[in-house]
Amino acid sequence: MRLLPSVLKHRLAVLIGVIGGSGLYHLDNLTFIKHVNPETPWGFPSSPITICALPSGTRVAFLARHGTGHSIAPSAVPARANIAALKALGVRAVLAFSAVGSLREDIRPGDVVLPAQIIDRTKGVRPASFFEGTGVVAHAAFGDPFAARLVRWLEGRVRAVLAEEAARVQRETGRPDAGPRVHADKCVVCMEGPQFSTRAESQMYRAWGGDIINMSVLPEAKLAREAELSYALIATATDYDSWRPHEDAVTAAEVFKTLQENARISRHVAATVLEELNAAAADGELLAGEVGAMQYSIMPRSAQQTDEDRQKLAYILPTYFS
Ligand SMILES: CSC[C@H]1O[C@H](OP(=O)(O)O)[C@H](O)[C@@H]1O
Ligand SMILES: Nc1ncnc2[nH]cnc12
Repeated sequence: MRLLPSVLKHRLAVLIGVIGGSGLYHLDNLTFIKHVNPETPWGFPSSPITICALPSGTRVAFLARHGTGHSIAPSAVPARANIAALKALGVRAVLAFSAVGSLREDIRPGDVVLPAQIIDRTKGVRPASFFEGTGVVAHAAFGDPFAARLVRWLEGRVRAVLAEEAARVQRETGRPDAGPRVHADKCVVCMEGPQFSTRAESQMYRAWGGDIINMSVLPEAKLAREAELSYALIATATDYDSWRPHEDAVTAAEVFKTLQENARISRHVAATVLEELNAAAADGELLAGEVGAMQYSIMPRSAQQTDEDRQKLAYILPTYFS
């Protein structure tokens, strides 16, 4: 069933979308409203999207990146359908959660990272643009891949939430350096997977300036930019990847050890920031950086667009194509 974007948007009025990664298949303290599963021009999202209400009644949309039963491998995530479906619901800001490996000693498993940069190590097997397969050519600006204002705003809130969490862990353990910490302005390497990196690759990413590594931020972040959505990644470190010479290289079993606790922290962060984020986002300024981002990215000569192309692209960019 293909629902018209405007129909969905008006019916549901959701400003914030949350994408849950490995270990994060639902959010806490929210009232379930309904599931929606829109068929976009790029197919169906990873899983039906859960529309739920915060205690104030504010609605948010939650989507499990790998499906609710974690059945979709990173290279097969239908990222175009995911981002298009969120946009069609009226979402303007996306908080994307991700389990990542750490490439730095001071980013410990359990820590939260808000990256500012990305190094692309995907292998071209993931459809990475909404314009692919159409006669319209567009070059989105991606020098600053995350929504800078949104990330700054989040950093303050996440630091406050995790300071409380760390204080609690320190009281309980008697260790003054225990508990999760927050790192900002870091660089995430996005690799293809599904296998983890070799030790040589892990060392190389460190030499390149990578701080954390995952398999999911691309093409998600690129597609969010093309759809003019404000996108931020909230990464939680699960392991030290494979660069430490005298330690074992990362295994899935090691990742699973920290995944549940990290997901608990991610849910706590979401429960704490979503209400305030919705209010901040509603006034417009916070998300203004991404609105109109594609205006000068579409090559003017591709004005001779087919009706089919226009209809397809109107799903994500109604301002330019409807
Ligand atoms: C489970 S280890 C590798 C897997 O975990 C991360 O997923 P996500 O970003 O969705 O949390 C990483 O990107 C890999 O896909
Ligand atoms: N070491 C790692 N490499 C890639 N993705 C990851 N997700 C969690 N840990 C990872």
